[in-house]
Amino acid sequence: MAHDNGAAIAPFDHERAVAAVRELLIAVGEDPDREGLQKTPERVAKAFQEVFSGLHTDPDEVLNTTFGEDHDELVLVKDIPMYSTCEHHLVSFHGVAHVGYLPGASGRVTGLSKLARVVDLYAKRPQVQERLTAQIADALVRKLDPRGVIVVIEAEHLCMAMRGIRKPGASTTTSAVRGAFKDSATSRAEALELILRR
Ligand SMILES: Nc1nc2c(ncn2[C@@H]2O[C@H](COP(=O)(O)OP(=O)(O)OP(=O)(O)O)[C@@H](O)[C@H]2O)c(=O)[nH]1
Ligand SMILES: [Zn+2]
Repeated sequence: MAHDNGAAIAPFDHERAVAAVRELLIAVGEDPDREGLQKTPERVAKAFQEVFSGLHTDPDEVLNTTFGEDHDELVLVKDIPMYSTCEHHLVSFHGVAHVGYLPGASGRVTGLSKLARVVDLYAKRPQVQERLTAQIADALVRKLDPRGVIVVIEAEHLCMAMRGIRKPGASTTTSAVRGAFKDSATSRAEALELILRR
């Protein structure tokens, strides 16, 4: 597995993460040896391992399950709960992802849960919302050879809510469209109408 820039992704280093969290606690003025914090570096390291587990999962394997259903119309999974981590501040941005595609000429479809798995795996990396949205769309294009893909993510960024500009409730919407959804304004408008309809 490699980063987008080609550099190899190193395995998770638990001991290093524990030591780093302990250092960070000292840096903010805390006493990492007081009772309440003794196990915190261990817990945070484990939480980081989980939250960034998508660095170590191959997206192409997630999408290996396909069925020949001969279905060539829209398949759309809406409101997939999504928790990711802003790579600038390492705090959460979270909301919902909507993932739709038009199967290719072969009519092959993938398991519905696999669409949510792809969202999860890219979300569990240090991210920006735009790249997360595009990576999900591009993984589907790569593996399903679909006529079109549309991904919309609506999220709140805690780095904008709990610190900095402090605008809780502000919501960011990003979309990535590929194939027919990019070429045809009508197809795109129809899909967006279904996605955004409450
Ligand atoms: N485009 C984009 N920006 C993001 C995302 N997550 C966080 N940001 C922004 O990244 C920017 C980082 O700006 P900097 O000026 O380098 O950092 P900062 O001083 O902490 O910025 P403030 O958040 O404005 O206090 C901020 O404007 C964040 O709102 C994201 O997913 N997409
Ligand atoms: Zn941020």
